[in-house]
Parts: sequence; structure tokens; C-alpha cells
Amino acid sequence: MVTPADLAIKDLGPCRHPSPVAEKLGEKATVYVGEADKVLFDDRLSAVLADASGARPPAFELAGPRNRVFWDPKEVRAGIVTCGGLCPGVNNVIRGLVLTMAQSYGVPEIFGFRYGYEGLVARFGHAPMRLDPRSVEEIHRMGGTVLGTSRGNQDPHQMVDTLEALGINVLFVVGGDGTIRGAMSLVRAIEERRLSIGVVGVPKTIDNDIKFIDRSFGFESAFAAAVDVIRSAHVEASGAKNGIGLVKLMGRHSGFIACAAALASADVDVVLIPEVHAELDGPCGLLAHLERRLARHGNAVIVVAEGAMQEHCTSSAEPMATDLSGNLKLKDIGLFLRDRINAHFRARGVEATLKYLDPSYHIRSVPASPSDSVYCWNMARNAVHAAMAGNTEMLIGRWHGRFVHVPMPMAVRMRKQVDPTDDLWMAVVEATGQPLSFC
Ligand SMILES: Nc1ncnc2c1ncn2[C@@H]1O[C@H](COP(=O)(O)OP(=O)(O)O)[C@@H](O)[C@H]1O
Ligand SMILES: O=P(O)(O)OC[C@H]1O[C@](O)(COP(=O)(O)O)[C@@H](O)[C@@H]1O
Repeated sequence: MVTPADLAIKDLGPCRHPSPVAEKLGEKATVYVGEADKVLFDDRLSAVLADASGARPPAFELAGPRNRVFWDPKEVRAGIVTCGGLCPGVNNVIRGLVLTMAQSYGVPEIFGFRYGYEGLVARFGHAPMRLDPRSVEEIHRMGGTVLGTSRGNQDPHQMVDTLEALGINVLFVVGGDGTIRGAMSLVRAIEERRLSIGVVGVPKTIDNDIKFIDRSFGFESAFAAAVDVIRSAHVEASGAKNGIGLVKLMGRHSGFIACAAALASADVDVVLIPEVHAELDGPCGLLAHLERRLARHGNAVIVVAEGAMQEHCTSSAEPMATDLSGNLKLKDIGLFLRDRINAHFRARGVEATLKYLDPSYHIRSVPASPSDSVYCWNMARNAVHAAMAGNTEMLIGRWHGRFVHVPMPMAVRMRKQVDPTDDLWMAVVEATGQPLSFC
């Protein structure tokens, strides 16, 4: 349950210095900063948190530069760490953080911690990288993260030891819900030692599944790459008698990539996502639907999100393995479907040709698209403005088109998923001609 304390944006203290950004922007800054100091009250937010009894009226502070900053930029030693799975645009975010800190505020020292939270634990021996405008100049042209990343929980006290030893007072964490939870435990350890270290997040999720982020950075670049693969699946399916193209895309718990890629390609006949239950057998099941589709059109393209239909390939007796971060290791739904579909048509004496494409790592390793690049820049610069103003335990969100400050506990309170009764799923159903569900 969210308490009023959870919703409060923690301040490390009163602002102490005039902001160099506000000074530079002069007249315009007065208007812009004035707006940024407003608090966004939003009925839609109240609706999302309707069950959080006892919470004060939910509010998001708008992101942006502040008239006065908490930190004297000359005294800031900043750190950046990137954690969890890769995502297009992480390098753009690193570059944006470094450039805004160095050029807009004149922060002299910026460290990049290597390989996720491991880089904050001395025993791993990953020396931090020095970052400056020159060293990050070209990195946005590459996919991945120049800092490296990792999974695996680390002891928050050992991480704070490193921050203290290096004199870091502002840490930026770029990562998903696991990373944000890790950052929250880091904040607890910082508080226990009564240190003044701000921790600000830039949310990263290729699955687009973090709440209070309309669209996560890299998501669009990733689904654009998926569209190319779907096109290949369509060509393969069209070139064979009873051709079936089966594409597996990322999406552990949320099927946003599968839905967006299917809609963008317009070549998809069936989309399977974790949020919508699907039966294989029976007159309303997937296999019967496929048979009807082949009889009418001679080919079909199926896009399946990796977390879909897990109940079909997982036995309840078998314990699920987890990765280093505690995420469940899913069964390969793509291979399972490939084998079941082939077996089905073989048993019926129908000649069908199925081609299976699994582009998962390909789509997340591409560089950010132009639109994601703009978005990453705005995420990064707003994160720096938030950090310089003395905020901590918050991340930059995007709520109904506005960049806002989201307290970390709120961001991890629930996962964003496709709502099967909402417009996105309706659009998919209309575009593919599939039923609302296969059951
Ligand atoms: N509850 C948690 N407490 C502390 N650290 C966590 C927690 N959950 C995840 N982490 C750490 O955060 C990092 C990234 O988490 P992970 O789940 O792998 O990716 P993501 O941030 O993309 O969700 C990993 O090092 C992981 O061990
Ligand atoms: O194989 P890895 O590196 O564990 O990562 C793969 C997984 O990470 C995810 O992309 C989720 O990561 P995000 O935190 O970026 O949403 C899953 O969809 C995918 O299965």
C-alpha cells in the first residue's frame, strides 16, 4: 500500500544556489521554470491509485530546470550506472546526462560505473570510467551501453562504500523495475549513514512495462526493428503452400512490442501476448483458427510475445528457474508453438511449411531511432535538472505527454500491461482479424 510518505518527493534540503541554466536562459527561464515549479494534479492518476486508501491526492511534479539548485555544480561528483537488459538509446541517455551536467551546469567530475551494480562493488574490480563531453561525443551512434550492464543483486552497503570512497553526491541509475528496486535499497543505506547522496533514475524497459511512462525510450526503435523481421516472415509465408511465419518477440509480462510491431507491419494475422489467455485446441482455439486462415488465404503470420501462453509449456510440478535478478526463466513459447503447429497439421494430413524467426537480441541491440534519440535527450536533461535541484529516490516519467518526477516506490508499485479491453488490443484485433481471445 502506498503511504503519504511514499508519495512525497524527498528533498535533501533547501535549494542553495541560483541555477546556471535559469541564469543562461534569462527571460525565457522565468516562464519555463515557473511552469516547471508547478505540481501536476491529475484525475487520471487518482483513478490509477484509487485503491491506495490513505494516500494524499496523488501529484506529479513537472520536470524541468529549477530557478535555484541544491548542489553547487563545482562540488558535484556524479556517477552513472546502467543495469538490466539492453535497450536502444541507453548510450544516448549516458551522453545526455554527461553533456547536460558538464555544459549546462559545469559539473567537473563524472564517473561511469561498469557492468551495472557490480561496478559499485569493490570486490569485482571494475574501475569506473571517467566521462566527459569528448568521451561521449559519438556513443549515441551505437546500440548497447558503453558502460556495460549486468543482472544480480548487490549489497547496498558495499555500493555506498564505493560512492563514499569516490565522494559521489549524485548517482544516476538507468534501468528497469529491478534497477529501481535496487536504487531504493541504495537510498535506504545512504539514509542509514546520513549521507547527502541523491539517486535519480532514468527508466529503461524495452518491454515498455513501467507504469507512469507513456512510452519508454528505445521501445519504438525496438519495434521498428521487429517490423523488418515480420516482413521476412510474411515473405516466407507467402512463398510457400500453406506457409506460416512465426515470430517470437520480447515481452516477459507485457505484450506492447508484439502489438506495436504487428500494427506497424500490417502483415500479421495472429498476435499472442501474456495478458490474453489463448487455448490451442477446440473449435475456438488457435490451431482451429489457423486452419481456417490457411484454408481461406493460404498463409499466416503469427507474432508471439515470449511471456504468452506459458501455462501451455510449463508443468506446475516443475520448479521455474530464475536468472541472477530473480526474474523467472520462461519456457521457449516459440519453439513450443512451432512443434505443436507442425504436429497438428501433420496429424491432419495437411502440408504446411512453418518458418520460425526469433530476433529477440537483434531488436534490442539497434541504435536509437531519431524520435527515440530526441526522447532520450529529454529524459536525460530532465534527470539532471531533477538531481541538481536536490531530488532523490525519484525518476523521470512521462505522464500523458508531460515529463514529470515520479517517486521510485510509486513507479514499481505496479507493472504496465496491455489492457485487453482497451484501445490497443482492439486495434490489434481489428488489424489481424483474430478473435478477442482464443478460448
Ligand atoms: N529487489 C531488488 N533489490 C535490489 N536490487 C535488485 C532488486 N531487483 C533487481 N535488482 C538488481 O537491479 C539490477 C537490474 O535488475 P533486472 O531485473 O535485471 O533488470 P531491470 O532493471 O531491467 O528490471 C540487477 O543488478 C538486479 O540484481
Ligand atoms: O536475456 P536477458 O538479457 O536476460 O534479457 C531478456 C529479457 O529482458 C527483457 O527484455 C525485459 O527487459 P526490460 O527490463 O528492458 O523490459 C525481456 O523481455 C527479455 O526476455
